[in-house]
Amino acid sequence: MRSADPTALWDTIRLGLSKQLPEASFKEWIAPCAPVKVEDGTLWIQVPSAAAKLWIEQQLPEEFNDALAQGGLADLQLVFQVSGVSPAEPKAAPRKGESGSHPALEAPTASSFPYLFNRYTLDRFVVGPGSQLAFAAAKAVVDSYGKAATPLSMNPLFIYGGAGLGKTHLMVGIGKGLLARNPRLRVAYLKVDNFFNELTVAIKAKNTEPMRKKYQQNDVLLLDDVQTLGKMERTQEEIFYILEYLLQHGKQIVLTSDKPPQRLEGCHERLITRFKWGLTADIQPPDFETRIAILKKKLEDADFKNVPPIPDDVLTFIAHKAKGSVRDLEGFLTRVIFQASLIGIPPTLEVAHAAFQGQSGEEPTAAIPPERIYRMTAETFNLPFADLMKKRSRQQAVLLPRQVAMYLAREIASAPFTDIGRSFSMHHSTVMNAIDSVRERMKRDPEFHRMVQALLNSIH
Ligand SMILES: Nc1ncnc2c1ncn2[C@@H]1O[C@H](COP(=O)(O)OP(=O)(O)OP(=O)(O)O)[C@@H](O)[C@H]1O
Repeated sequence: MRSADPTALWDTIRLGLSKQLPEASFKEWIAPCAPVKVEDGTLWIQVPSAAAKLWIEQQLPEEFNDALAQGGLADLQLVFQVSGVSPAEPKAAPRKGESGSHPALEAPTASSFPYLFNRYTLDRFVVGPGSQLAFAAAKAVVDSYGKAATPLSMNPLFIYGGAGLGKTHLMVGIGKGLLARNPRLRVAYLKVDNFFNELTVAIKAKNTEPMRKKYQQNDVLLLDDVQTLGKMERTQEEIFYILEYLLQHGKQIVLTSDKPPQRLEGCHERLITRFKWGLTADIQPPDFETRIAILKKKLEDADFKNVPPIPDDVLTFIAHKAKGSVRDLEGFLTRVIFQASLIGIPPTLEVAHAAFQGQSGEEPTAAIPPERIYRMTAETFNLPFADLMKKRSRQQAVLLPRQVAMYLAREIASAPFTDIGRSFSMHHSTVMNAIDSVRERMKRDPEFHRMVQALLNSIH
């Protein structure tokens, strides 16, 4: 039986968090929290400010979920309550199965997800050129589920990409989308690490059969972070049997990983073969426009409703500085809001600069000079630099590299259109058209998208 003592429960969660978070983060965000009460499977936790609540809910959902899972508290719901705000007020306790601000997508069911994953719905996922295929596949899994013509090739759906790019969000979004259509579906979300821990306990008790059965009963299995399977021999074996069974019974499987199946080290070939059976879709970092769209979408969240409007120049600054993971992008936005609220001023560009320094511990990095970008582009396309830059060159072989170079100058160095135009002896409207055509092609042509992204990464 689980303890009903809020302090004991909070201690377990704190312990799990202390193992995952850097000491400074733990001190800043977790130490000031205090347990309040346990009621109907929900632990109420007091946080010192609305901004701290925002930070915890936006930035630490996975850490909390892991801490709960590792403490054997996977079904405990958490509610963060700001000191001085009565618990009965503004949002009622989101109990298991209760929906957040998008009720249509958060079906009440025994399979519902942790409260902290409320935001992970498909309608809140912003699609960009780098995530088009993965998103289309996610939607297709939801739309075609249970239909006679379910494309076999979508099962399993294997989503891979770098850290913080939205793999878990998409995966959970699939689960929620399916549950919204059929609340009776049994959907299990599971991180490989947590499966490993559960299995270790079962092995010690010499009783692994119930666990295997439990997972084989699902209609949909969402398995997160399969790259960690590497050295887990026994876990691989168990997962293999579970997947095999589910696939044979036509159940849907979604997997995420930071690398494609063929690059999973230490994984048995038979498991890799299963992973590759269906569709493999990657997620690449969002481009500048998508980053802006993500920030704007984020600000529509109910959690941000009392936040003062963020000026466009601040959003542009944030989107230029946080180019990799979306988690960092969101973290930066939240930090700007947090710092502004601490000082009690609107979130201006100065606050954003200060937040950036606070976060990175350094001055904003000097922009990469556009000329370096042009040189590297020429090199990649095997062109002499002078040819790339040649005035009014209409040579077909040079057109595309020039367009790519302009796109990268804008994307990486935020170079003004007029400056780029000057470098290539072009009117700035021609530069804008060239950059648009690169963006368009990136959306249409995954190969081209990969090539440009690789070049972008190498310049960074
Ligand atoms: N395209 C997107 N649109 C909206 N939000 C996004 C998008 N991509 C990521 N996010 C948000 O970024 C955060 C990190 O995403 P998520 O946890 O899904 O990343 P991940 O790829 O699973 O990372 P990791 O591999 O580190 O677990 C979440 O808050 C998620 O909602």
